[in-house]
Amino acid sequence: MSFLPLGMLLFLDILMIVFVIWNNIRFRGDKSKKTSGKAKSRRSFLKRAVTSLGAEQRARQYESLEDNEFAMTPRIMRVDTGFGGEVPVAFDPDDDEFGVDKKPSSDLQLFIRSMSRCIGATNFGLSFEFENLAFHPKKSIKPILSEVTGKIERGTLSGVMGASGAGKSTFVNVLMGKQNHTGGTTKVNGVAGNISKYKKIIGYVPQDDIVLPELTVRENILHSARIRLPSNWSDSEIQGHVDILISCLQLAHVKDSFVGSAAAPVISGGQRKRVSIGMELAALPMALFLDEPTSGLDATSAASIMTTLKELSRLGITIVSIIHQPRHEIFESLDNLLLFGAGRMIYQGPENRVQDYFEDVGFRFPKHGNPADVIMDIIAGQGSLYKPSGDTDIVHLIEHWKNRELNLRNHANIQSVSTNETLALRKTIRQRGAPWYRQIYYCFLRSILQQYRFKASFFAELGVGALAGFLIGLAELSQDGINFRGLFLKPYELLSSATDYSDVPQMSLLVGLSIGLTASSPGVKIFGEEKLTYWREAASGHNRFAYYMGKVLSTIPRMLLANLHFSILFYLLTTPRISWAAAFTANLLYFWCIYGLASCISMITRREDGPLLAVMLSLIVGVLNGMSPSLRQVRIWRLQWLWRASPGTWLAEGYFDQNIGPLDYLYQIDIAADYMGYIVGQFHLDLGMLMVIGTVCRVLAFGLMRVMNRHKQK
Ligand SMILES: Nc1ncnc2c1ncn2[C@@H]1O[C@H](COP(=O)(O)OP(=O)(O)OP(=O)(O)O)[C@@H](O)[C@H]1O
Repeated sequence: MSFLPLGMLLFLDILMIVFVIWNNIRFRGDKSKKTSGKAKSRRSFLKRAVTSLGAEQRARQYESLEDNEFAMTPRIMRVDTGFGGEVPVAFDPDDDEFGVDKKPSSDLQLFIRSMSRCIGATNFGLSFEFENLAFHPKKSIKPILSEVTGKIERGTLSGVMGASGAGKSTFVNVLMGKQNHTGGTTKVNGVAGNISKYKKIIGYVPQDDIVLPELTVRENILHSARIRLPSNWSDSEIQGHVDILISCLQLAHVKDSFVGSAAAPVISGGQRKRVSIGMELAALPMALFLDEPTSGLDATSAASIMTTLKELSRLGITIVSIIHQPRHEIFESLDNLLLFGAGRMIYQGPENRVQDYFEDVGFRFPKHGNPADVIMDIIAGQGSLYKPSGDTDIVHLIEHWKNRELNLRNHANIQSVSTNETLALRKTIRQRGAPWYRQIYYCFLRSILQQYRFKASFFAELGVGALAGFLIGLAELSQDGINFRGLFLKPYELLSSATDYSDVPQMSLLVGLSIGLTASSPGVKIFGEEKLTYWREAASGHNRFAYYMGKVLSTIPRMLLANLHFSILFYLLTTPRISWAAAFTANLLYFWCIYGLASCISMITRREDGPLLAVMLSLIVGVLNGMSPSLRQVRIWRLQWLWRASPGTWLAEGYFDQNIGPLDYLYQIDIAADYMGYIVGQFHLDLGMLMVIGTVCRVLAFGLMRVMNRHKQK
C-alpha cells in the first residue's frame, strides 16, 4: 500500500485549515484595526476576492462634489446630477422635526447622482392610480378588496393602515402587481396597463427581514445591487454606489459585520431592517413598498427608519408603507394616508386632513392623545369610544367615504407623463439587471462564500467522507484485493472451485451507501436552507436560472473534495482492481447523483424533514443496485426499469466491469455477468448514465423550484 496519496491528502487538508485560520486572523486583525481607528481597513483574502473595495472610487466621487452645487429655494433644491442636468429635490428648510437635513448630506448627494444616472430622468418616482380595484379569489366567498379608488403621487410617503385582516397586504400586492386584481383599473404614471412590467423598478421590503445571516451587511446589499443595477455599470461603480447607500442608511459602522438572524443576532433589529431596505434601494427603485417596516422595533429605531423613508421620498421616490400603530411623530411624517376596513377604503388623502375628516363625521379626538391611535380604533370598529351617539361601524364609515367630496376629488386623474418620459422609463426598465450569465457568476461567488462561512459543516462533510472511505476499506481489508472467483476459461474449467460473483457488487453497495450518507444532508441544505431568500429574489426580478446554476456550480468543488477524501482512503485499503481514475470518476458521478436527488427533496419538503428524507432516498437508491436481488432476477420480475432508474445499479455495473474485466484472461466473465444480470464492456455508458441521472434530477429540481409556491415568486 502506498502512503503517498494519503500524505498528499493530509497535506491538502492542512493547507485548507491553515488558509482558514490565516484568513480568520486577518479578518479579526482588520476589525480591530478599524475599531482602533488606525490605517485604512484591509480585508480578508476571500472577502477581497468576492467584494473588492469601491472606496477609492467613492472618495473620488466625494472630491467631485462642490459646495456650490446646491441652490437652495424655500422648498425645492436643484441638485446637480453630475451628468449635465439638475433634479428638483423637495426639502423643506423648516422641516427638521425628524432631523431631515436642510441640505442633503454628501452621501445623499451622491445617491441622487446614482439615481439620476440610473433612471436617466429628472423624476425619480412613479405615481399610481387605481379605480374600483377589486380582488375576489375564486375560493373566497366574499371579495377581499372592492371598490378601492384613489391615487398615490410620486415622491410621497404614504401609510396604509387598517385593522388586522382589513386587506392592507392584499391592496399593496395588487398595486405592486404581485397579485392580479379581478376588477378595476390601475395606472402607473397615468398610463393604464399591467403593473408587473414595472417590477424591475419597484422595490418591496417584506415584513420579515429576509437577509442572509452568514453574509455581512455590505455583502447582502452588494449582491442585490450587482444583480439588479443596469448592466452597463462597472463593478467598481456598483461598489461605490453600495458604499454610498450604506452611509445613507447609517450602516457604515457595521458594514463588515455579519447580519445574523433574529435568533442569533449580530446587528440590531433596526439595522437588520435597514439592510433589508438597503437590498431594495441598492437597485435604485422608483417606488418602494414596505410591509410594516417598524414592527418589532423600539420607538427610536422605528422613528429612525421612518426618517430615512421620508428622506427617500423627498428625493422623489414614491414610498408606500403598511404601518401599524405609528407613534405621533411617525404618523405626522406621512404625506398621504390610505385607511382600510373590511377590504374597502375608509379614507384616502393627506395626513393633515384626516383628523378634520373624522371630526366632520362626528368623532372627537382627545386633546393630548395620539391621533393615529384614535384613527386605528375607529377603523377597527371601536369608534364608539370617540363618538357618543350615531353610527360608528365600519360599514357606515365606508359608505360615508364613498360619498365624500374629498373622495370624489381623488378620482381626478394624475396627469399622464410626456411621451419622452414614458420612452425614458421604458429604456430604464430595459437596461435594468445584469445579464443572466453574469448573474450566474455572482450567485456562484455568493454561494461559495456562504459555504466558506459554514466551514464547520464543510469540514464535517470531508471528515465523514474520509471516515466512510476508511471504514469500507477496513471491511474489505481482509479480502486482500481478491473479490472475485469465477469459472476458469476452457480448457481449465474443471479446476474451478466455488464461485463468488457478489463481492464486487457488495463493495459498490457499500460505496453507494457511504456516499449517500455523506452527501445527502449537505445536498439538501444547499437549497433547503434559503427558500425565503430565493422567493424574495425571484419576486424582485433576479434570474431564477442564474440563482439555481450558481448554486449547482458551487457544489462542484465541495463534491470534488469530499470525493477525494472518500476515494483515497477507500482505494488505499480496499486495493480494488478498478483503476484509481475510474474509481474516482465513478464515485464523483455518484456524488453528483446524490446531490441531485437531495436538491429535488429540498424543493418539495419542509426544511426540517429534508435531510432525513434525503438520507432515506439515498439508502433506497443505494440498495437498488442489482446485487440482491440480482439484476437477472429483477429482469424476470419485469422491474428492471426501476433498478435502471437508480444510480446504484449503474455504479455497481461500472464497478463490476472494471474489477472483473481485467480477469478475462483467466475466468469466464460472461457467465458471471449473465448470472448477476450486469452488462460488461459498457463502462462509459455506466458513467454517462450516472451523469444523466444526476442532471435529470437537477432539471427536475429546477422545475420544482419554479412551480412550487409560485405566488411567492411573483
Ligand atoms: N388569496 C387569498 N385567498 C383567500 N383569502 C385571502 C387571500 N388573500 C388574503 N385573503 C384573506 O383576506 C383577508 C385580508 O388579508 P390581508 O393579508 O390583506 O390583511 P391585512 O390587512 O394585511 O392583515 P394583517 O395586518 O393581519 O396582515 C384575510 O382574511 C385573508 O385571510
